[in-house]
Amino acid sequence: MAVLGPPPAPTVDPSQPNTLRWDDIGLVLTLDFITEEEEAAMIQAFHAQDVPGRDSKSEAKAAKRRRVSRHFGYHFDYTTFGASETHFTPVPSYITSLLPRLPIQSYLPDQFTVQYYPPGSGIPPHVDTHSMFGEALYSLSFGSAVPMQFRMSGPNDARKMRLPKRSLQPDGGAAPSRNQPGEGERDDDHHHRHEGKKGGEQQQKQQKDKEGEQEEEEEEQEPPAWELLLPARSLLLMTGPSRYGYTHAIRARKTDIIDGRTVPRRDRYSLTMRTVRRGSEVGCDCAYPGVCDARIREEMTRQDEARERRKYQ
Ligand SMILES: O=C(O)CCC(=O)C(=O)O
Ligand SMILES: [Fe+2]
Repeated sequence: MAVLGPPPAPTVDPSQPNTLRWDDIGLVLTLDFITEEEEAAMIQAFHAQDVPGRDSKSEAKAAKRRRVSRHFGYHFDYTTFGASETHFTPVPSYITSLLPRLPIQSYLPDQFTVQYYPPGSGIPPHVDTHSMFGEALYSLSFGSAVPMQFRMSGPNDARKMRLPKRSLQPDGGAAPSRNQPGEGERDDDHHHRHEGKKGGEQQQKQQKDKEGEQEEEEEEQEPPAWELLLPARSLLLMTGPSRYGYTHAIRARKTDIIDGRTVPRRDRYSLTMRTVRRGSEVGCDCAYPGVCDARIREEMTRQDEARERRKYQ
């Protein structure tokens, strides 16, 4: 595990004291982006949507201290990535009313996920898919504050994103195939690339054993992670390096150290907002090919083609 360093100092324009900027990595945190009333309404709306059948399921999930996600707007069926079907769920007004306030107005999000994090839960380090969503990624925190970990991606992240994964192909794909870019490893949500879990974990371990010393060398090269406290009602905007080159994560912990004090985790919610890329917009030419799903897909295609050519030689 990489060492945890202090967060870099933000720039604050005195005329906008609620806006903390890390311009070199394209990160912006806006404090008090929503009011306490809006926050209360969003929490209420989240729970008002609990329908009996689903309720017991989410309760069971919560009992396991798992995140619960709800999608609004356009979302994909990532199980058939590439020929994915787009679904639309009407977007509630407590979400659409926020759009005119977003710092970037030239394009607006059309894909929204409300997530509930029971105390102690988190989200593994990941880079949100590059090719399927526009540059700006937003996360509005509500309910309570939580520290988010950021780390410049390194060779380990690139390797993990190329690990063979159990196939989700319609034919049943008996042979393990690589994870399709953009296909997450979470059951409830498929927008991310995570460090190995489930089927991947075992393969990851085997590969680790195989790689032995090389692995240790890479671990040592890992850039330091740092934590940024996301206060309730704050809006995080990731663009540029923080969006394309960094992993972000929330450690699963019962308590956090905030300003030197041990603070128990409480219910936390987030609203992530993304813009779905369509048609010719799908793709990416970022400066971080190691963790870019578009580049990984190209690599896979090239490898397949080379394999095909060898077959007929
Ligand atoms: O909960 C958050 O603030 C972030 C969630 C996240 O990173 C994601 O869903 O991709
Ligand atoms: Fe994310």
